[in-house]
Amino acid sequence: MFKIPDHQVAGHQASNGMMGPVVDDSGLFFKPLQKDERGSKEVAFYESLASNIDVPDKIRAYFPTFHGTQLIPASDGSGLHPHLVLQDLVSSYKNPSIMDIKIGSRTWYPQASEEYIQRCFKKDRETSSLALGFRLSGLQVHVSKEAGYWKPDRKCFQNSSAEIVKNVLKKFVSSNISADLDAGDLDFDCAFAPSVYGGSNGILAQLLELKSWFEDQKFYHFYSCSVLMVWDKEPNAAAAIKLVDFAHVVDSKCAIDHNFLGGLCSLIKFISEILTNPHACPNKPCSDSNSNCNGDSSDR
Ligand SMILES: Nc1ncnc2c1ncn2[C@@H]1O[C@H](COP(=O)(O)OP(=O)(O)OP(=O)(O)O)[C@@H](O)[C@H]1O
Ligand SMILES: O=P(O)(O)O[C@@H]1[C@H](O)[C@H](O)[C@@H](OP(=O)(O)O)[C@H](OP(=O)(O)O)[C@H]1O
Repeated sequence: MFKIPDHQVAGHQASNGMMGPVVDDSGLFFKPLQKDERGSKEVAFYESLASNIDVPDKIRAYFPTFHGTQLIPASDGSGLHPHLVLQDLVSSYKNPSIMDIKIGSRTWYPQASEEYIQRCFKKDRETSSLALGFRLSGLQVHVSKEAGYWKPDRKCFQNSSAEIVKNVLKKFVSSNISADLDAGDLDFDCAFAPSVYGGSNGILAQLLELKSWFEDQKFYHFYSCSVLMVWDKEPNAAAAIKLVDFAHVVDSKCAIDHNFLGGLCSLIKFISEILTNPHACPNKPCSDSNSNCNGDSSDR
């Protein structure tokens, strides 16, 4: 009944005896409550959101539907464990291309321990978070039925320059791609950019709608939260953005979430530039020769 998700691109994953999310065949995603306060904080956030009548429905739709918590067998075989029961955001897609983008130049929350802050701060500095206001946390791009997915090592792009980040965002919506990043000299055609990023219901329009809420909302500050972008070449499969990972959401203390808003604006600028001028930026292969950026292209 429960199985390891076919399409998880970041975060803690169920493998090698580690506990991770599982899905069922009815469209539910079960995320194990994480250690320390993380799990209870994420539950508290979903409960707060569910009872917050001031969050407009159109904004609520950017969050996975929450169905409470449930004790189910943990994926690592350790027995029953409480899980968040969430809408599976990708179950309606046949061959989803997915990108998890961790938003904010700063991923640590104010009340965190000094040790945690230092760890996050180091990672924010070493990745693109500090410079760009977001980092690519994980991704997969459907190449073709035969080639499967391009799913690069998720550590590979986290410290990327603006140029490489833009290139990955272009590859995400291109038809002339291979599963091999070394084909990076190729000028990605961005063939799907108008239908995926553009249009009145496309990803840019959704990001702008979310941004307008963040310009006002003073309920929550979202640290270390991700925007998940999903699309599929199948007809009638709408491109969507969703928010995931609320283990570090804190009370706003009546202040705008400038950290999240700034990251969102930066991502919006990247996507807008690709739409306006898809061939403006020179393509560069991953510059880190120590990284395995080729990913695996298996159809999982
Ligand atoms: N509701 C969902 N439906 C489908 N897939 C999901 C859902 N929530 C999360 N995922 C998948 O799981 C990944 C990790 O999710 P999430 O960030 O919530 O996990 P995490 O273990 O808390 O991450 P981190 O290690 O960054 O704290 C996402 O990138 C996405 O691929
Ligand atoms: O804040 P927490 O609960 O400690 O969780 C970590 C946090 O979400 C980091 O942002 C994440 O790094 P990424 O940006 O690389 O996803 C890291 O993954 P890691 O353990 O794989 O480094 C998580 O363990």
